[in-house]
Amino acid sequence: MEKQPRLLASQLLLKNSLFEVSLNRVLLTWKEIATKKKRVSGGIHHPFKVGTSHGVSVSEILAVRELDVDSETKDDGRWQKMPQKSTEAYPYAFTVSYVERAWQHRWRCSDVTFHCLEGALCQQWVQTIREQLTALTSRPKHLLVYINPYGGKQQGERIYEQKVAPLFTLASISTHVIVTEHANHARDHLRTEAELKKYDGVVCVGGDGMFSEMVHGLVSRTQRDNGVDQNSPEEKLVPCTLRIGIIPAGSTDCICYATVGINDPVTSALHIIVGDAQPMDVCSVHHNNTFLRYSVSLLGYGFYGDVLADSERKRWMGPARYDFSGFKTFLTHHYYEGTVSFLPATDILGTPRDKTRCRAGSRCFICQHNGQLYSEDAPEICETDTDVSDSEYKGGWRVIRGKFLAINAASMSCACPRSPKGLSPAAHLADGTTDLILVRKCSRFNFLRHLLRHTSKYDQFDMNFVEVHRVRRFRFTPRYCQSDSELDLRENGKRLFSQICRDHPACSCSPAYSSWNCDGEILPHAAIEVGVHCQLIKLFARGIEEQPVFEDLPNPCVV
Ligand SMILES: Nc1ncnc2c1ncn2[C@@H]1O[C@H](COP(=O)(O)OP(=O)(O)OP(=O)(O)O)[C@@H](O)[C@H]1O
Ligand SMILES: CCCCCCCCCCCCC/C=C/[C@@H](O)[C@H](CO)NC(=O)CCCCC
Ligand SMILES: [Ca+2]
Repeated sequence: MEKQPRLLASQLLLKNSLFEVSLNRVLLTWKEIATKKKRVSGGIHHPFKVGTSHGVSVSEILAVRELDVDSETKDDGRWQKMPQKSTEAYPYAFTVSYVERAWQHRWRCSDVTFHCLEGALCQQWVQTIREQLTALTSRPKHLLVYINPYGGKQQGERIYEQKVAPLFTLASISTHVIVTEHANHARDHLRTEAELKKYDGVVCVGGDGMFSEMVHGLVSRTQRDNGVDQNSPEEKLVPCTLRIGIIPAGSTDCICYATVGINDPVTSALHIIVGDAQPMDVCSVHHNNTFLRYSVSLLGYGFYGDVLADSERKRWMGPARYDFSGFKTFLTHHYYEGTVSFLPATDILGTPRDKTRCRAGSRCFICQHNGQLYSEDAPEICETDTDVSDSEYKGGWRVIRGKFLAINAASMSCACPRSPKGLSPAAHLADGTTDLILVRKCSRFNFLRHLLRHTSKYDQFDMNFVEVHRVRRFRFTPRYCQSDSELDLRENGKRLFSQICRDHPACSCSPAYSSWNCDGEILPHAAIEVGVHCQLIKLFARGIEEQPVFEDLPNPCVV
């Protein structure tokens, strides 16, 4: 690495030991200097250096402040602790707060306090570090925050006030906080009212549902401002400029987990403060040339649709509703007939069966390479025939007809605490593709094996009833057409056993339709068309960091 010129270097006191402290444009380092004499061979004594050198990247310094040393030792006139001899001699001090890496991708705020001999030197350190922080233009200064008080275990407000707001204050970030009063409050405020020019980013405190509100609000606003019609499935959408931060306080927190590596409010707040940026793909979902919704994580028909439909009626159970409904849905073992057509992403790097993972986001080589391809050459949309055999190619599209227990499209890994590797472990956050996973009708036992593999090291795709394709677009048509009256029944929440059972009155077979689970929301139609929009939004995150780099080392990193 190119050697950076030093901005400051001084001998300062830290915990009663003398340190050589140095600052350049990228690093703050400190190394202990021993004052004792050491006997070496030949009877000569000379000072020696002890300890290792510690370093913190300037980009991960959160704040610096001057300390009032006197007030540290006194409280209401009563002495709290006796000042050490050495700190008496160094009466001025400043504290640097920085990011410390803890276990399993967690970040924490750590402090180091340096004592100085002279006030002028102390001020020079504080001022120089502040200048370095001000030069970091990617850091947000003003944020618009939406809190869902009812997400997850209903702890959103407490989490924000106790864990996040103090960190934003420390980093001199000003906030405008809105506690939502109803579902879609945040979405509608963002889409129509919010004065977005005043902010450097928007933050949601809640789960995947709240994040989805932010995406819908911001993406719709951006398209409207740029005169883009969301109802046209072929329209190229305009990327959003404001970044979105997620303070996890939901039931699944899949987006946060898959972009940061953990669902931890303090870690997410620190990623926002340091101004991280992670681009992300967004899928648009249409029915008959009408826009339905956007999706960033899972579009699931069959198993995950049925789990969601059942769990929505059990919101009162909190996050446990998914376990209850998951078990119940597994026992019902319904399959659904239909045709899946998709446009394979043939020109890209990477496959859904890769052993490599999307790591440290914007620096992920696959996302960079495929993102570049996408912006140069948006693929053409070709029409397919409807009369097709079980699997065939039509104008670049592949068509597969069958009976499916689950049809899942994962635009990112969908890693979450329930499944730390996710639905599609090798999926990329920002490569312009989604992984289409088709789970055909099989025995309950085999389906259980497939599900359990999401929680173990074994490959969930290595089973003869499962196939996975990396695609740019796809369509699904259920075998039987949905009439308007059937749609009305669905909307009334009634279970629909339609034509398929009327055709076979003696059987107790599957209902004709499942529902699409679109990032945790039920879609009103089974027949949908989906297209991936590469890197349409940006998050305050950096993707999952490779673990061994920091976690084998003490913190701050030893240089
Ligand atoms: N004030 C509110 N009252 C009722 N519902 C709200 C309110 N604010 C937001 N919502 C809705 O609550 C739903 C669930 O919220 P959220 O995503 O925060 O938690 P969750 O569903 O528990 O978590 P996850 O989505 O991670 O499973 C969202 O779809 C959102 O639209
Ligand atoms: C019998 C043992 C089975 C064990 C199987 C574990 C498999 C877990 C895979 C989890 C995949 C989560 C995908 C994320 C989807 C989110 O967009 C959505 C909104 O939060 N969550 C759900 O729909 C909630 C979906 C919850 C499903 C359980
Ligand atoms: Ca993707």
